Amino acid sequence: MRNPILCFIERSDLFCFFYLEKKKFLYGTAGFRGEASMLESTVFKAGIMAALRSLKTGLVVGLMITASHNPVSDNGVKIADPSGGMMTQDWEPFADSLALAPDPEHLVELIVQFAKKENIPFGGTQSAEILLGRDTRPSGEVLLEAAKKGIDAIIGSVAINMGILTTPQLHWMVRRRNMEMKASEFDYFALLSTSYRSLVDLIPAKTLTGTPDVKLTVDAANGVGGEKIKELSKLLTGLEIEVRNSGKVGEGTLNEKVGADYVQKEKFAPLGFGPRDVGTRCVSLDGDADRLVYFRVLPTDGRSVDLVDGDKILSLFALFIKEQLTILNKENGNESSEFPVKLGIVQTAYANGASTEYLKQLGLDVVFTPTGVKYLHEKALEYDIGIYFEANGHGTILFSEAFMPRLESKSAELSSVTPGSEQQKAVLRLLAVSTLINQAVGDALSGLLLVEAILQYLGWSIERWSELYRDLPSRQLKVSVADRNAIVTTNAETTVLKPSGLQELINYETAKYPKGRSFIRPSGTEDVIRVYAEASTQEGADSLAQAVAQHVDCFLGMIPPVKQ
Ligand SMILES: CC(=O)N[C@H]1[C@@H](OP(=O)(O)O)O[C@H](CO)[C@@H](O)[C@@H]1O
Ligand SMILES: [Mg+2]
Repeated sequence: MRNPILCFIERSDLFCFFYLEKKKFLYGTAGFRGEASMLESTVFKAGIMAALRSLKTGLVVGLMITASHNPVSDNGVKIADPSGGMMTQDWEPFADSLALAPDPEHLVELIVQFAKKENIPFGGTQSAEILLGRDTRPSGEVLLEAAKKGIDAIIGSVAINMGILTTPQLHWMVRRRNMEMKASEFDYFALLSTSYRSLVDLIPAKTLTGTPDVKLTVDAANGVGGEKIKELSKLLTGLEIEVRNSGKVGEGTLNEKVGADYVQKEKFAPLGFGPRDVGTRCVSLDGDADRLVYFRVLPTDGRSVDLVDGDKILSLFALFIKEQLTILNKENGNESSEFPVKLGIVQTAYANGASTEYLKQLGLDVVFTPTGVKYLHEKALEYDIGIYFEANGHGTILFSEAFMPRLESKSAELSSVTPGSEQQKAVLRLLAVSTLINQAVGDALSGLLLVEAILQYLGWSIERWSELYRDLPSRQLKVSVADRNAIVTTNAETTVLKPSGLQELINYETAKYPKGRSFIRPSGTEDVIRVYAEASTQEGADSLAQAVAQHVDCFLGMIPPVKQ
């Protein structure tokens, strides 16, 4: 049996990847991400990590090459765990140490030590399988090759190139492969379209009055979502989808004044949208189609938008799920707790205060985690049904492993005892949601189909949906500092622990504004401190954010950069 590490050392062709490295990256909330031309060596190391993760777990792992909403010149790499979720946080320090290794010998040493510590079976006794995907970035092909080289360096590893995919498609495939279920791209489209159809077929006849508004215009950020949604829409009936910024040559640049991140942050219509869209329902995806926000172009200037963000998508989902649980628990018109379900809502501090208030008024259990979907996802798993969303549009609904068999046996019971009853329909709706909405990560394609089905179920326009509650005016600023890690926070990032004295100043400023709320945190993806402020007026939110940003600048300007 050959020693895989020896094999790794002997392969001098692999060393060239090491020497190409010009910049060190850290495995942040979004994996390794940065300028594409500097990433080859880091992606190569991510390939090694993915192979080790698959060897360790004995299961299929994913590796996705994408930089989501970043400019087209950037790229990145993320690893999908066997569950389909983000790579376990326990392995992040190892990822960082590989990225920071000063030379190939250290790299090998780190791998040997880690493999020993983690009991990773080397030498071909266990095989590893890694599914590779990439978005449409031009740098993707070269980086995918670098990832393959990293995987090849570990004996017994097989890389399977799944081609150009959205991030959530790759995560979905990994999850399904490990559940021994059909996992091709066609299976993905087929499952989404049939689940959507089941939900629409279950709409009560009384809501189906008038002509349904079937037109949806999609801004695909000139990214991978454009072609994918076109393919998906071929399998859909009763929904008229027009795709703009689809990524076709000549249509525009990836993420440049288009996409969910632009629309959410700027509150402007993306390129290609304008006065002709006033009155229509529009949705923006981000560059790798794991986020979505809805919007409608306002008649005032044909450019500003009424934004229906992740918080409102979350609220719509929560309202619908809660209603199904209420129907399910009503017997002969009486409330009964025969089928108790633990429903939880997970948000971050960026959630608009008005959304949290609305959700609490619905009687829902709302909890907060730090920014980054890995935290929200982990928390949502604690419930039978956990709904999580970041305000920026990344989120999903998780049905726990323990809950699914309960729901299925309830469905079987009702179909034999009270077929056609309202309770049975409510269970069927929940089952359809569980197969429609991506159980691995947030997914713009499945998310938009669920929104569309719920709007039809409620008989709501986008205006009606947007009126669920009125967002409190808010402002986000970023402050460049010498060392963003000088800020240490707690309480889901809402309280500053270090440097001392800064939180007191934030409290002092916040108290000046009715409905004032402000927090700061170091970004996980950029070298900045983010400042968030909310108040009852836009002027108030703007000046609160300004005041807090000035305190940050003043404090951190005095802190000398810390040596790495
Ligand atoms: C305020 C904000 O939008 N932050 C984003 C951004 O993280 P930062 O840590 O704030 O840079 O990128 C993350 C990854 O895409 C996303 O999860 C998060 O919501
Ligand atoms: Mg994304």
